[in-house]
Amino acid sequence: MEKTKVRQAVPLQPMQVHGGADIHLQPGEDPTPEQVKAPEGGCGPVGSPHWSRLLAGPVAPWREEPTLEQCAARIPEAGAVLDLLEKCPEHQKKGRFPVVVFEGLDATGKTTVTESVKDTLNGVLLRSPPACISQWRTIFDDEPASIKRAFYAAGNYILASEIAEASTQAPVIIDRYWHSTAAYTIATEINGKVQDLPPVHDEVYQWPEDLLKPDLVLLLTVDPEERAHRLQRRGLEKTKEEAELEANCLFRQRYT
Ligand SMILES: Nc1ncnc2c1ncn2[C@@H]1O[C@H](COP(=O)(O)OP(=O)(O)OP(=O)(O)O)[C@@H](O)[C@H]1O
Ligand SMILES: Nc1ccn([C@@H]2O[C@H](COP(=O)(O)O)[C@@H](O)[C@H]2O)c(=O)n1
Repeated sequence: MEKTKVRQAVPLQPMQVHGGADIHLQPGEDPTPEQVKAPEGGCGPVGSPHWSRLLAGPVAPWREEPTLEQCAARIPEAGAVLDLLEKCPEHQKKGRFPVVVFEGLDATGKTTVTESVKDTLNGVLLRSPPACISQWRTIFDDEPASIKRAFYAAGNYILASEIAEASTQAPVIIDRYWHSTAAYTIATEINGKVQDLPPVHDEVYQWPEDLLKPDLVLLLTVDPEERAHRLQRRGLEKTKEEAELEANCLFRQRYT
């Protein structure tokens, strides 16, 4: 068996999954720093999102991309996700049992490790996106980035209500959570160099205040060559992100 490295992950929140102030720009025109800055009361590019705000706007407001709500007429599953989200109580509270998240790139061993830890601890294993919406992933994966990210972000909030309930009964082990959504969003949405990432203390890296927090987050990493072999052995079609990762080593630096 290959060695899988584990290190504690830094909590993250996505760059701009929620909406900002209305900004009207000509095609191709870039927003000024003032336009991008969070307005009073939050809701800017790096504001602290409540889920309704989080899902109310596009990744980059100046691009005028549709939201989950706006695309519900075209994609009935978007309406179904929002209905499920509506039913989840706000500000979920954790039970008395620990909640442990495993994060990592594809094929780093999350499924293998989480199943083993669940068995060892007699725990409950949950995944993001949760089972109740995961059958719709292929639909949203083919949509523009803002809709895709809104789907995964909503999934995390629906998952939070499952975690709240399960953690009253047993330890909860989770395969991906907010960190994945945030990291993939940052990695794919921020263009430019690694040194252009928001600075280390930026609000963008804070956990969303209204999302249930896990007790521990562990990031699994494996040697890139070994990971490539595992992906090859698995023989599944590469995800868009994996293709980008292969083509651009900056992507991996941004993700991790
Ligand atoms: N420690 C290990 N040594 C060797 N092979 C491993 C190890 N852990 C997992 N694998 C193998 O690597 C492949 C990927 O593992 P796994 O499905 O657990 O990863 P994952 O992180 O859940 O992937 P994904 O996110 O893409 O679903 C599987 O074929 C698995 O058998
Ligand atoms: N919380 C999450 C979970 C997943 N994603 C997206 O799914 C892809 C990975 O899914 P696996 O089934 O292979 O684990 C990942 O590339 C993300 O696009 C997410 O954004 N947020």
